Amino acid sequence: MAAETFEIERLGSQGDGIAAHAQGPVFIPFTLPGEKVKVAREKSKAVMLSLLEAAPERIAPACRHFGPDGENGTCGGCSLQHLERSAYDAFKRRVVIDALSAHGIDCPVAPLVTSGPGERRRASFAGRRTENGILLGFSSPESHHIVAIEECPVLSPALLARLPALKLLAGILVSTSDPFRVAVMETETGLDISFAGIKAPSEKRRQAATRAVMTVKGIDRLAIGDEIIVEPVKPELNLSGTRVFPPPASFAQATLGAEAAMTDLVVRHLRGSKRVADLFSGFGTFALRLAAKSRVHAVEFDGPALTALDHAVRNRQGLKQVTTERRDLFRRPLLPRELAPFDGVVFDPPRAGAKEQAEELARSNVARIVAVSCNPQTLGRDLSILGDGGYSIDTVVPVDQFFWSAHVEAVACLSRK
Ligand SMILES: C[S@@+](CC[C@H](N)C(=O)[O-])C[C@H]1O[C@@H](n2cnc3c(N)ncnc32)[C@H](O)[C@@H]1O
Repeated sequence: MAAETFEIERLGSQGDGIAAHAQGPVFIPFTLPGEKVKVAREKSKAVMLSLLEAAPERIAPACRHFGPDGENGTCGGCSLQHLERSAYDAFKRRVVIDALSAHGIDCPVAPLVTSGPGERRRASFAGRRTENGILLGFSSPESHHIVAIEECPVLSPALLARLPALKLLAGILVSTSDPFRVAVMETETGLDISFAGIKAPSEKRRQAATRAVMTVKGIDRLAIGDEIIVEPVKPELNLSGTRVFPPPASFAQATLGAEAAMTDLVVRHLRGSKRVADLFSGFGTFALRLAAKSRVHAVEFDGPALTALDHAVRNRQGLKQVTTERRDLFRRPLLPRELAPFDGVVFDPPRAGAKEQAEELARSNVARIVAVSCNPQTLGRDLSILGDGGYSIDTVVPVDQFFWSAHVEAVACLSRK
């Protein structure tokens, strides 16, 4: 592959620099608009070999694993550590604006709700047993290579401090060289750890892992999939005064700051609603806050998450009625006649968005809707469906909770015209 020189024109939505080429745009990770770079290219993808001219917005990365010269390989966790803060914040907001405008939506987009280093309370690591022991870290972009992590400035101090303990537990539980994953969440009480993709361990390995958990401070629970191996403390989250005991490997918003900002937007927009449907509710991040003032019906596919929500409601005084329903909202969205009793709806689907549910909401009479999204592209599609059904967008707020990645979330508040 011959080296070629390119000038970067703009940043793409995945955070790669984009350069023009006769055969179509070329995507060059870790580059910035205005920079001249020497690259090795294969079709539309290229790897930077050297930086010939740097942009004024370029800064030194915070982490030794970042970028093409990263220690142990290129870590796939971060893509934008080399961009100074104000340009970084503007980029994230722009991703949301561009995704909406690709669907013909031109509406007010608020400033980015920002996050920063050390705030991530939840992470999913990649791992593998090798001849030299356990590799634990993040995968390289578009590759199976695992970059062993010695540091990670985005993780919360509690998560970071337990990396050696995670390696120790992996060393005990993992007996093959197959890749595995380990999801970790920092709760109010300690870490909740859940391995996935590993062979069922022998009794001896389970007992050794149990002993290890009991001797390391700060670990609440160890699970493999949804099977609890040991749980010295029931992991607990505090949702504005309501205690929730999440099941293993639960979804929770990745930073507390983003959770507070999103919750505040949802509660404020739906204030005054008598009955609210919380669709894709998980264990009740929004439902439990909304229930301070409104009756709430929480709908979700994950049964254990709904059980946790139910328990939380039963152990808390002073909430309005909360009902739950286990349902696949892709296959069986709530229909207009089922939506009729609600004057407010919040929906917070996975990355695929909620096309089927948006189509039914578009035919409903629900007065106010909040769409929470982790994918601006599918959000654009869902908002355009709601717009065609007669909803107007009051505001869209972009939210950054995956700091230094290209990932951005958004909360859109809508009202029936
Ligand atoms: C982005 S999370 C949001 C959870 C919750 N709103 C929160 O903030 O904690 C998406 C939720 O959708 C649920 N989900 C995924 N597919 C679903 C489906 N087909 N039907 C209903 N819920 C689904 C997941 O289990 C998960 O709880």
